[in-house]
Amino acid sequence: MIHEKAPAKINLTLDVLGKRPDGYHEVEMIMTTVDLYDRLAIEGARDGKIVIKSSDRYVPDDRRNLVYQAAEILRKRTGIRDGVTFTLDKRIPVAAGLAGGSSDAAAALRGLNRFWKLGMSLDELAEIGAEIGSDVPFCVYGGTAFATGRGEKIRHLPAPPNCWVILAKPDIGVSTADIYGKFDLSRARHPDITAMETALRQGDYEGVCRNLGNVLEPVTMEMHREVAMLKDGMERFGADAVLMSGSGPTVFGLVSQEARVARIVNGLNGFCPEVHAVRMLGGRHSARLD
Ligand SMILES: C[C@@](CO)(OP(=O)(O)O)[C@H](O)COP(=O)(O)OP(=O)(O)OC[C@H]1O[C@@H](n2ccc(N)nc2=O)[C@H](O)[C@@H]1O
Ligand SMILES: Nc1ncnc2c1ncn2[C@@H]1O[C@H](COP(=O)(O)OP(=O)(O)O)[C@@H](O)[C@H]1O
Repeated sequence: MIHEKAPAKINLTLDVLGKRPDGYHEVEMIMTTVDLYDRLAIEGARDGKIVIKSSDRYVPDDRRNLVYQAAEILRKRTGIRDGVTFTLDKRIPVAAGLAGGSSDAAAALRGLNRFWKLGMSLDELAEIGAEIGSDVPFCVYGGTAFATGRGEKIRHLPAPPNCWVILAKPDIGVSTADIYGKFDLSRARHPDITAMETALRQGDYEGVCRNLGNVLEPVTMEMHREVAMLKDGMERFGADAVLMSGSGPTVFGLVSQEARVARIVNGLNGFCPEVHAVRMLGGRHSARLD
Protein backbone atom coordinates (compact mmCIF):
# COMPACT_ATOMS: atom_id res chain seq x y z
CA MET A 1 0.00 0.00 0.00
CA ILE A 2 1.20 3.52 -0.70
CA HIS A 3 -0.01 6.89 0.56
CA GLU A 4 -0.25 10.25 -1.15
CA LYS A 5 -1.26 13.60 0.36
CA ALA A 6 -3.61 15.95 -1.51
CA PRO A 7 -3.37 19.58 -0.31
CA ALA A 8 -6.08 22.23 -0.73
CA LYS A 9 -5.41 25.36 -2.79
CA ILE A 10 -6.46 28.97 -2.43
CA ASN A 11 -6.65 31.59 -5.19
CA LEU A 12 -4.64 34.71 -4.30
CA THR A 13 -5.97 36.28 -7.50
CA LEU A 14 -8.62 35.12 -9.97
CA ASP A 15 -9.41 37.06 -13.13
CA VAL A 16 -11.71 36.11 -16.01
CA LEU A 17 -10.86 37.56 -19.42
CA GLY A 18 -13.90 36.30 -21.35
CA LYS A 19 -15.94 33.31 -22.47
CA ARG A 20 -14.44 30.89 -25.00
CA PRO A 21 -16.14 29.13 -27.89
CA ASP A 22 -15.82 25.79 -26.00
CA GLY A 23 -17.97 27.15 -23.13
CA TYR A 24 -15.09 27.54 -20.66
CA HIS A 25 -13.81 30.94 -19.50
CA GLU A 26 -10.33 32.25 -20.23
CA VAL A 27 -8.77 32.88 -16.81
CA GLU A 28 -5.62 34.30 -15.21
CA MET A 29 -5.09 33.26 -11.63
CA ILE A 30 -2.42 32.85 -8.98
CA MET A 31 -2.91 29.79 -6.79
CA THR A 32 -0.99 28.36 -3.86
CA THR A 33 -1.29 25.22 -1.74
CA VAL A 34 -2.00 25.25 2.00
CA ASP A 35 -1.44 22.54 4.62
CA LEU A 36 -4.96 21.17 4.78
CA TYR A 37 -4.83 17.72 3.19
CA ASP A 38 -6.99 14.86 2.01
CA ARG A 39 -5.14 11.53 2.38
CA LEU A 40 -5.23 8.87 -0.30
CA ALA A 41 -4.16 5.25 0.25
CA ILE A 42 -3.63 3.08 -2.82
CA GLU A 43 -3.57 -0.75 -2.98
CA GLY A 44 -4.50 -3.46 -5.47
CA ALA A 45 -8.06 -4.72 -6.15
CA ARG A 46 -9.39 -7.97 -7.61
CA ASP A 47 -10.94 -8.45 -11.04
CA GLY A 48 -9.52 -5.26 -12.54
CA LYS A 49 -11.95 -3.12 -10.53
CA ILE A 50 -11.49 0.52 -9.51
CA VAL A 51 -12.83 0.76 -5.94
CA ILE A 52 -13.29 4.00 -3.97
CA LYS A 53 -13.81 3.99 -0.20
CA SER A 54 -14.42 7.51 1.09
CA SER A 55 -14.70 8.88 4.61
CA ASP A 56 -17.22 11.49 3.37
CA ARG A 57 -20.67 10.22 2.46
CA TYR A 58 -21.33 13.23 0.19
CA VAL A 59 -18.46 12.26 -2.11
CA PRO A 60 -19.44 9.85 -4.92
CA ASP A 61 -17.75 6.42 -4.88
CA ASP A 62 -18.21 5.71 -8.59
CA ARG A 63 -17.12 7.10 -11.96
CA ARG A 64 -18.20 10.61 -10.87
CA ASN A 65 -15.31 10.67 -8.38
CA LEU A 66 -12.33 12.45 -9.96
CA VAL A 67 -10.01 9.83 -8.40
CA TYR A 68 -11.84 7.12 -10.33
CA GLN A 69 -11.46 9.17 -13.53
CA ALA A 70 -7.71 9.57 -12.89
CA ALA A 71 -7.25 5.80 -12.62
CA GLU A 72 -9.39 5.14 -15.68
CA ILE A 73 -7.51 7.63 -17.88
CA LEU A 74 -4.11 6.39 -16.70
CA ARG A 75 -5.10 2.77 -17.45
CA LYS A 76 -6.31 3.73 -20.92
CA ARG A 77 -3.04 5.61 -21.66
CA THR A 78 -0.75 2.82 -20.44
CA GLY A 79 -2.74 -0.33 -21.24
CA ILE A 80 -2.53 -1.44 -17.58
CA ARG A 81 -5.54 -3.51 -16.54
CA ASP A 82 -4.80 -4.00 -12.83
CA GLY A 83 -7.51 -3.22 -10.33
CA VAL A 84 -6.95 -0.56 -7.69
CA THR A 85 -8.55 0.38 -4.37
CA PHE A 86 -8.43 3.98 -3.16
CA THR A 87 -9.16 4.80 0.47
CA LEU A 88 -9.88 8.50 0.63
CA ASP A 89 -9.73 10.32 3.95
CA LYS A 90 -11.48 13.63 3.20
CA ARG A 91 -10.42 16.62 5.29
CA ILE A 92 -10.86 19.34 2.65
CA PRO A 93 -14.46 20.62 2.63
CA VAL A 94 -16.38 19.50 -0.49
CA ALA A 95 -17.57 21.97 -3.17
CA ALA A 96 -15.78 24.72 -1.29
CA GLY A 97 -13.52 26.46 -3.84
CA LEU A 98 -10.47 24.67 -2.38
CA ALA A 99 -10.03 22.16 -5.26
CA GLY A 100 -10.43 19.10 -3.03
CA GLY A 101 -11.62 16.82 -5.83
CA SER A 102 -8.98 18.12 -8.25
CA SER A 103 -6.24 17.63 -5.67
CA ASP A 104 -7.44 14.07 -4.96
CA ALA A 105 -7.29 13.33 -8.72
CA ALA A 106 -3.78 14.79 -8.89
CA ALA A 107 -2.72 12.70 -5.87
CA ALA A 108 -4.16 9.61 -7.60
CA LEU A 109 -2.05 10.37 -10.69
CA ARG A 110 1.13 10.89 -8.64
CA GLY A 111 0.38 7.85 -6.49
CA LEU A 112 -0.43 5.49 -9.37
CA ASN A 113 2.72 6.68 -11.15
CA ARG A 114 4.62 5.23 -8.17
CA PHE A 115 2.35 2.23 -7.54
CA TRP A 116 2.49 1.04 -11.15
CA LYS A 117 6.11 2.26 -11.62
CA LEU A 118 5.20 4.24 -14.75
CA GLY A 119 8.18 6.62 -14.59
CA MET A 120 6.14 9.58 -15.85
CA SER A 121 7.22 13.18 -15.18
CA LEU A 122 4.97 15.70 -13.43
CA ASP A 123 4.61 17.47 -16.81
CA GLU A 124 3.17 14.28 -18.34
CA LEU A 125 0.85 13.76 -15.36
CA ALA A 126 -0.30 17.39 -15.56
CA GLU A 127 -1.12 16.99 -19.24
CA ILE A 128 -3.23 13.92 -18.42
CA GLY A 129 -4.79 15.79 -15.49
CA ALA A 130 -6.12 18.51 -17.81
CA GLU A 131 -8.55 15.93 -19.23
CA ILE A 132 -10.08 15.50 -15.75
CA GLY A 133 -10.52 19.15 -14.76
CA SER A 134 -9.08 22.65 -15.22
CA ASP A 135 -7.51 22.78 -11.74
CA VAL A 136 -5.94 19.28 -11.87
CA PRO A 137 -2.65 20.27 -13.63
CA PHE A 138 -1.94 22.88 -10.93
CA CYS A 139 -2.71 20.30 -8.25
CA VAL A 140 -0.31 17.80 -9.87
CA TYR A 141 2.58 20.24 -9.21
CA GLY A 142 1.29 22.01 -6.09
CA GLY A 143 3.28 25.00 -4.85
CA THR A 144 2.52 28.44 -6.21
CA ALA A 145 1.71 29.19 -9.85
CA PHE A 146 0.25 31.52 -12.42
CA ALA A 147 -2.45 29.61 -14.30
CA THR A 148 -3.88 30.65 -17.67
CA GLY A 149 -6.04 29.16 -20.44
CA ARG A 150 -8.97 27.54 -18.66
CA GLY A 151 -6.59 27.15 -15.70
CA GLU A 152 -4.52 24.26 -17.07
CA LYS A 153 -1.45 26.19 -18.32
CA ILE A 154 0.98 26.55 -15.45
CA ARG A 155 3.94 28.86 -14.84
CA HIS A 156 5.64 28.36 -11.45
CA LEU A 157 6.11 31.24 -9.02
CA PRO A 158 7.94 31.67 -5.70
CA ALA A 159 6.08 30.69 -2.52
CA PRO A 160 4.23 33.46 -0.65
CA PRO A 161 5.81 34.90 2.50
CA ASN A 162 5.06 32.61 5.43
CA CYS A 163 1.86 33.46 7.27
CA TRP A 164 -1.25 31.88 8.75
CA VAL A 165 -4.26 31.22 6.53
CA ILE A 166 -7.65 30.97 8.20
CA LEU A 167 -10.21 29.11 6.10
CA ALA A 168 -13.90 29.48 6.86
CA LYS A 169 -16.57 27.62 4.91
CA PRO A 170 -20.23 28.50 5.42
CA ASP A 171 -22.69 25.60 5.39
CA ILE A 172 -23.61 25.94 1.71
CA GLY A 173 -22.32 24.23 -1.42
CA VAL A 174 -21.52 26.17 -4.57
CA SER A 175 -21.46 24.86 -8.14
CA THR A 176 -18.46 26.18 -10.07
CA ALA A 177 -20.36 25.96 -13.38
CA ASP A 178 -23.20 27.99 -11.88
CA ILE A 179 -20.92 30.80 -10.71
CA TYR A 180 -19.05 31.03 -14.04
CA GLY A 181 -22.47 31.00 -15.76
CA LYS A 182 -23.63 34.06 -13.78
CA PHE A 183 -20.37 35.99 -14.23
CA ASP A 184 -20.80 39.30 -16.11
CA LEU A 185 -17.55 40.54 -17.72
CA SER A 186 -18.82 44.13 -18.10
CA ARG A 187 -19.17 44.46 -14.29
CA ALA A 188 -15.86 42.85 -13.32
CA ARG A 189 -13.20 44.69 -11.29
CA HIS A 190 -10.02 43.02 -12.45
CA PRO A 191 -7.24 42.30 -9.91
CA ASP A 192 -3.68 43.52 -10.61
CA ILE A 193 -1.99 40.18 -11.22
CA THR A 194 1.36 41.77 -12.15
CA ALA A 195 1.44 43.53 -8.77
CA MET A 196 0.70 40.20 -7.02
CA GLU A 197 3.49 38.47 -8.96
CA THR A 198 5.92 41.27 -8.01
CA ALA A 199 4.90 40.96 -4.33
CA LEU A 200 5.58 37.19 -4.46
CA ARG A 201 8.96 37.72 -6.13
CA GLN A 202 9.94 40.29 -3.49
CA GLY A 203 8.58 38.31 -0.52
CA ASP A 204 6.43 41.38 0.24
CA TYR A 205 3.64 40.27 2.64
CA GLU A 206 1.84 43.64 2.63
CA GLY A 207 1.96 43.61 -1.19
CA VAL A 208 0.33 40.15 -1.22
CA CYS A 209 -2.39 41.38 1.17
CA ARG A 210 -3.02 44.56 -0.86
CA ASN A 211 -3.38 42.75 -4.16
CA LEU A 212 -5.72 39.86 -3.30
CA GLY A 213 -8.61 39.89 -5.78
CA ASN A 214 -11.24 37.53 -7.24
CA VAL A 215 -13.76 38.56 -9.92
CA LEU A 216 -16.06 35.67 -8.93
CA GLU A 217 -16.39 36.93 -5.34
CA PRO A 218 -19.24 39.43 -5.99
CA VAL A 219 -21.08 36.79 -8.06
CA THR A 220 -21.10 34.23 -5.22
CA MET A 221 -21.77 36.93 -2.60
CA GLU A 222 -24.84 38.09 -4.45
CA MET A 223 -26.25 34.54 -4.29
CA HIS A 224 -25.15 33.79 -0.71
CA ARG A 225 -25.00 36.62 1.83
CA GLU A 226 -23.22 34.22 4.26
CA VAL A 227 -20.04 34.78 2.23
CA ALA A 228 -20.14 38.56 2.69
CA MET A 229 -20.94 38.12 6.39
CA LEU A 230 -17.94 35.83 6.85
CA LYS A 231 -15.66 38.24 5.03
CA ASP A 232 -16.84 41.10 7.28
CA GLY A 233 -16.42 38.93 10.38
CA MET A 234 -12.91 37.87 9.45
CA GLU A 235 -11.90 41.52 8.84
CA ARG A 236 -13.47 42.65 12.10
CA PHE A 237 -11.71 39.94 14.13
CA GLY A 238 -8.36 41.16 12.78
CA ALA A 239 -7.24 39.32 9.61
CA ASP A 240 -4.73 41.37 7.57
CA ALA A 241 -6.58 40.69 4.27
CA VAL A 242 -9.57 38.53 3.30
CA LEU A 243 -10.78 36.98 0.03
CA MET A 244 -13.10 34.26 -1.24
CA SER A 245 -11.24 31.32 -2.82
CA GLY A 246 -12.13 30.12 -6.35
CA SER A 247 -15.87 30.02 -6.96
CA GLY A 248 -16.42 29.89 -3.18
CA PRO A 249 -17.97 29.74 -0.75
CA THR A 250 -14.81 29.38 1.41
CA VAL A 251 -13.36 32.67 2.58
CA PHE A 252 -9.71 32.88 3.66
CA GLY A 253 -7.94 35.43 5.81
CA LEU A 254 -4.18 36.04 5.92
CA VAL A 255 -2.63 36.70 9.33
CA SER A 256 1.05 37.37 10.05
CA GLN A 257 0.84 37.50 13.87
CA GLU A 258 0.29 34.11 15.49
CA ALA A 259 -1.24 35.78 18.57
CA ARG A 260 -4.22 36.90 16.48
CA VAL A 261 -5.04 33.48 15.05
CA ALA A 262 -6.90 32.09 18.07
CA ARG A 263 -8.96 35.26 18.42
CA ILE A 264 -10.13 35.10 14.80
CA VAL A 265 -10.83 31.34 14.91
CA ASN A 266 -12.81 31.67 18.18
CA GLY A 267 -14.76 34.63 16.85
CA LEU A 268 -15.70 32.83 13.63
CA ASN A 269 -16.62 29.58 15.41
CA GLY A 270 -19.66 31.42 16.78
CA PHE A 271 -21.34 31.56 13.40
CA CYS A 272 -19.38 29.37 10.97
CA PRO A 273 -19.47 25.55 11.21
CA GLU A 274 -16.10 24.91 9.57
CA VAL A 275 -12.97 26.91 10.41
CA HIS A 276 -9.35 25.80 9.90
CA ALA A 277 -6.13 27.65 10.77
CA VAL A 278 -3.40 26.41 8.42
CA ARG A 279 -0.06 27.55 6.94
CA MET A 280 0.98 28.36 3.41
CA LEU A 281 2.87 25.44 1.85
CA GLY A 282 4.27 27.08 -1.26
CA GLY A 283 6.63 24.19 -2.15
CA ARG A 284 6.07 21.88 -5.12
CA HIS A 285 5.56 18.09 -5.24
CA SER A 286 8.18 15.85 -6.84
CA ALA A 287 7.59 12.86 -9.13
CA ARG A 288 9.20 10.46 -6.64
CA LEU A 289 9.20 6.80 -7.55
CA ASP A 290 9.88 5.28 -4.10
C1 LIG B 1 -13.04 28.40 -9.97
C2 LIG B 1 -11.80 27.55 -9.87
C3 LIG B 1 -10.61 28.47 -9.61
O1 LIG B 1 -9.47 27.77 -9.23
O2 LIG B 1 -11.78 26.64 -8.79
P1 LIG B 1 -12.89 26.01 -7.76
O3 LIG B 1 -13.76 27.06 -7.23
O4 LIG B 1 -13.67 24.96 -8.54
O5 LIG B 1 -12.05 25.37 -6.68
C4 LIG B 1 -11.51 26.79 -11.19
O6 LIG B 1 -11.46 27.71 -12.26
C5 LIG B 1 -12.48 25.69 -11.50
O7 LIG B 1 -11.76 24.59 -11.93
P2 LIG B 1 -12.39 23.09 -11.94
O8 LIG B 1 -13.24 22.91 -10.72
O9 LIG B 1 -11.27 22.14 -12.17
O10 LIG B 1 -13.34 23.20 -13.18
P3 LIG B 1 -13.79 22.13 -14.30
O11 LIG B 1 -14.14 20.86 -13.61
O12 LIG B 1 -12.79 22.10 -15.38
O13 LIG B 1 -15.09 22.84 -14.84
C6 LIG B 1 -16.32 22.88 -14.14
C7 LIG B 1 -17.21 23.87 -14.85
O14 LIG B 1 -16.79 25.22 -14.52
C8 LIG B 1 -16.85 26.09 -15.65
N1 LIG B 1 -15.50 26.60 -15.96
C9 LIG B 1 -14.40 26.03 -15.38
C10 LIG B 1 -13.13 26.54 -15.66
C11 LIG B 1 -13.04 27.63 -16.54
N2 LIG B 1 -11.84 28.18 -16.84
N3 LIG B 1 -14.14 28.17 -17.12
C12 LIG B 1 -15.38 27.68 -16.83
O15 LIG B 1 -16.38 28.18 -17.34
C13 LIG B 1 -17.44 25.25 -16.78
O16 LIG B 1 -18.83 25.46 -16.78
C14 LIG B 1 -17.13 23.83 -16.37
O17 LIG B 1 -18.07 22.91 -16.87
N1 LIG C 1 -12.58 13.15 -4.76
C1 LIG C 1 -13.58 14.05 -4.67
N2 LIG C 1 -13.68 14.84 -3.59
C2 LIG C 1 -14.67 15.77 -3.51
N3 LIG C 1 -15.61 15.96 -4.44
C3 LIG C 1 -15.56 15.20 -5.55
C4 LIG C 1 -14.54 14.22 -5.71
N4 LIG C 1 -14.73 13.66 -6.91
C5 LIG C 1 -15.80 14.23 -7.46
N5 LIG C 1 -16.33 15.15 -6.65
C6 LIG C 1 -17.51 15.99 -6.96
O1 LIG C 1 -17.01 17.29 -7.33
C7 LIG C 1 -17.79 18.35 -6.78
C8 LIG C 1 -16.89 19.54 -6.48
O2 LIG C 1 -16.05 19.20 -5.43
P1 LIG C 1 -14.69 19.89 -4.97
O3 LIG C 1 -13.58 19.49 -5.83
O4 LIG C 1 -14.56 19.57 -3.51
O5 LIG C 1 -15.03 21.44 -5.09
P2 LIG C 1 -14.34 22.72 -5.74
O6 LIG C 1 -14.27 22.47 -7.23
O7 LIG C 1 -15.26 23.83 -5.39
O8 LIG C 1 -13.02 22.95 -5.14
C9 LIG C 1 -18.47 17.72 -5.56
O9 LIG C 1 -19.78 18.19 -5.43
C10 LIG C 1 -18.44 16.20 -5.78
O10 LIG C 1 -19.70 15.68 -6.14
